[in-house]
Amino acid sequence: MQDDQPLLTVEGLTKLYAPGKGCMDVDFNLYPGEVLGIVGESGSGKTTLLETLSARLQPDSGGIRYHQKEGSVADIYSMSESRRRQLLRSDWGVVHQHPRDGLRMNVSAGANIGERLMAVGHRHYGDIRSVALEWLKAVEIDESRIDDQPRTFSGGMQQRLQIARNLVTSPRLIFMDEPTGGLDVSVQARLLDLLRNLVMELQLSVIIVTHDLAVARLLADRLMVMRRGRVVEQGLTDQILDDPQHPYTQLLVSSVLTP
Ligand SMILES: Nc1ncnc2c1ncn2[C@@H]1O[C@H](COP(=O)(O)OP(=O)(O)OP(=O)(O)O)[C@@H](O)[C@H]1O
Repeated sequence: MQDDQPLLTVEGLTKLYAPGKGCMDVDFNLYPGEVLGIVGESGSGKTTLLETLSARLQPDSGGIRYHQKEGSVADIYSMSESRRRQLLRSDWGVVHQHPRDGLRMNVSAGANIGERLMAVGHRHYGDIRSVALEWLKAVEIDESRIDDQPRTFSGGMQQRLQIARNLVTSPRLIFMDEPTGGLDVSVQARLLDLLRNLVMELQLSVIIVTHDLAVARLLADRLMVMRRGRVVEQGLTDQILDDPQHPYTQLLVSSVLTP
């Protein structure tokens, strides 16, 4: 695939629960290797947009075209339900804010990683275990924890395991909803560092929802600012944060800078 072609093309995407509640008329392109941050206050529609983008919530109108691995472009909501599920299991990944939504807490860490490999056809137990061990190492979890259940892990470890589970199938596109939310500041910093390195190393395309502008600054190439379901401003991260144009973005940025 050529890097000058968008991985995702989003046009007029709308999903509303009530007027102003949800997301409306969202348009953007996401290019290979690009990290797009979605920011905005609580209730502005960030999660609704992310769920609609990642084929988990049917839009009211609009479309999402995805440039598939094999080269063709497909409309996400015109494809079969099983094809969408297959995408979510292999070529896409979803990192939830709460690890319990993205992990199986009562099966081992190794099985959490191995399960996704098996879903894409891997069968050999020894191979699956050795790949799981590699991924535990990659996300800085001691290999001796492979047979332990994630419910015995700290919040930061659970989040790193969730990332490993997603990345093991070499996805091209990852959706993240407040991946560092609810973690202590030092744990957040470590996780952000790991995420940043993995994103660069694996050339991942990422759409990340966050209300934390410091997280957005660190990870995102581009930002989309949402308010009451609409995108009020989008552009390069530095441009948006250093020279916000829309009064709402100005307020959002100044509220972080002013103690
Ligand atoms: N299943 C639902 N049914 C009805 N209304 C909903 C539903 N999910 C979300 N909403 C409403 O849609 C609006 C947008 O919610 P959403 O969760 O997308 O916002 P958000 O920006 O992600 O907020 P937060 O940062 O607090 O998670 C809110 O007013 C919310 O109450």
